[in-house]
Amino acid sequence: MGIAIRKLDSTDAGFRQKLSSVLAFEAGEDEAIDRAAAGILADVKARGDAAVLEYTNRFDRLSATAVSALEIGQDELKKALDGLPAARRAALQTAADRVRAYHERQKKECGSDGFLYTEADGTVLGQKVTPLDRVGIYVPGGKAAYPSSVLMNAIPAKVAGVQEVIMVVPTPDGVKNELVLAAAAIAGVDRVFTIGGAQAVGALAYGTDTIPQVDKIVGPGNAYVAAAKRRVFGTVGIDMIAGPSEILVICDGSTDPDWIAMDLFSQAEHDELAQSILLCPDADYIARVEASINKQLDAMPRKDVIRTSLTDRGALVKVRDMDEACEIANAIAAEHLEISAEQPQQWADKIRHAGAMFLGRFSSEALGDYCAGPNHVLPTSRTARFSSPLGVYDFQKRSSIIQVSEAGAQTLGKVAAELAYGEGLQAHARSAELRLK
Ligand SMILES: NC(=O)c1ccc[n+]([C@@H]2O[C@H](COP(=O)([O-])OP(=O)(O)OC[C@H]3O[C@@H](n4cnc5c(N)ncnc54)[C@H](O)[C@@H]3O)[C@@H](O)[C@H]2O)c1
Ligand SMILES: N[C@H](CO)Cc1c[nH]c[nH+]1
Ligand SMILES: [Zn+2]
Repeated sequence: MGIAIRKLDSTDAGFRQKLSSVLAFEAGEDEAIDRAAAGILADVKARGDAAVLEYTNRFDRLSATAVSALEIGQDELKKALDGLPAARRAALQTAADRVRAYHERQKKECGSDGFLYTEADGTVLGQKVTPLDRVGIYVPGGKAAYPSSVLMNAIPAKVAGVQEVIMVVPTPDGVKNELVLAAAAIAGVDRVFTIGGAQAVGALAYGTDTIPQVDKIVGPGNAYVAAAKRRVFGTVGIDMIAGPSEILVICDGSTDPDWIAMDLFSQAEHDELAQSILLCPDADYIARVEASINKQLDAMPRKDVIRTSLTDRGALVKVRDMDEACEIANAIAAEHLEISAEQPQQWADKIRHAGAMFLGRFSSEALGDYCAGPNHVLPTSRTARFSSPLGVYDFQKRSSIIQVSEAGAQTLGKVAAELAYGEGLQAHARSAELRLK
C-alpha cells in the first residue's frame, strides 16, 4: 500500500497556512500528561524513595523492594562493555572518541577559560567559568534503547569537568540493554539507576535517601519526562524540552532519490510524531523520491511507524528555487537540516536557523546521530530559532569577577550613589559613599 504523503507547492494560494498546519505541534500541551507528571513529582518530593519505587514497579513492571536494588554498579557496566561483540565495541569506542574530540574542541573554542582585564585605575573585571558539580542524564528506555544518547549526554558533561554524572534509564520488564550499559562505561558515567519517567526526573531534582540531588537534568524523553523537566526547572537547571525528531531536506534534485527517501525514513522511524519534509525546486525529482519511498517502505522493520509519521506529519514541497527553500528552512528552524546539493556552502550561508546542518550529499543525518562528533541532542519544534545543540557550555556556568581598586571606588562610588538615590535606595548609596575619600 502506497503512502499518502502530503504534497505542497509554494506557488499555491494558501501555501504558508498549509505549511503551518503541517508544522503545528504543541509540545507538552497535553493537560492529562502534565497533571500526571505533576502528581508524580509531588509524591516523589513528599515520599522520596518509597514513591520512586512504587512508580517504577508500576510503570516498568518490576518488583524491586528498594531503590538501592535499582542501581547498576561499575563492575556490571564494565562487564557489559567487555561482553560486546568486537565490531560493536569498536564502533562504540570510535563514536565515543569522535564525540569527545568534538566536545574538547568546543570547550577550547567557546571561552571555557573565562577572562580578566585591568582598567587604567587598577580595577579588575572578568568572568570565571565553573563546571557544574553534579548532573543527571536522562536516557530514554521506554520503547527503544539509545546508547548513542548516553554518549551524547555524558561525554560533554565529563569534558566540561562535571565531577559526578548520575544516569537514569528505565528498564521495562527488567530488561537491561547491554549497549546502553557499555556506553555508560565508555563515557565515564559515575552512577546508574534503572528508573525512568517523571519519577526519575523528580528523584534527580529533589534527591531521595538513595538518589543524590543534581544541579541540572539533561537528555531527551517522552511526554511525561518532558512535562516533568518543565516543572522542575528552577529547582534544577534543564537543557531543553526536546520534542519528536525532525528532518528537513533541501535537495537541488541531483542526489540519488533512494538516498533522500531513506534519509526521510531515518527520522520518521523514531516516532509516529516525528517529522520529515523535503524542499525541492524540481517537480520530477519529487515524484522520483515519492516513488522511492513507496518502493523502499515495505522492507523497513519499522514501516508502520514510518508510514504514520510520513502520512500525518511529512510533506514533499515543490519550491520556486533554492533561495526560497532556504527562506522556508529558516522559518521552520528544523532540528536537522540536510542540504543535499552541489556546492552546499552557498546555500548554507543563507541558513540562520537549524539545530544541525548536514552539508552535501554524503552527510546523511544518521551519521550525526551516532558518530560524526557534534551532539545529537538538538532543539526541535522551531526552538532552533533561539537555542543551541547540547554542548560543553550546558555543563558550565559563569560567575562575574569584580575587584575594584581604591582609585576605582572613587569614580564608581559617585556614579553608583547618584543612581541609588535616584532609585530611592539609601543603603546602596551610603555603601558606595562610605568608600569615597
Ligand atoms: N531528541 C533526541 O535526541 C532523542 C534521542 C533519543 C530518543 N528521543 C525520544 O525520546 C522519547 C523516548 O520515549 P520512550 O517512551 O521510549 O522512553 P522514556 O524513557 O522517555 O519513557 C519511559 C517512561 O515513561 C513513563 N511512563 C510511561 N507510561 C506512563 C504513564 N501512563 N504514566 C506515567 N508515566 C509513564 C514510565 O515511567 C517509563 O519508564 C521518544 O520520543 C524518542 O523519539 C529523542
Ligand atoms: N535522531 C535522534 C535525535 O533527534 C537521535 C538518535 C539516537 N539514535 C538514533 N537517533
Ligand atoms: Zn535518529
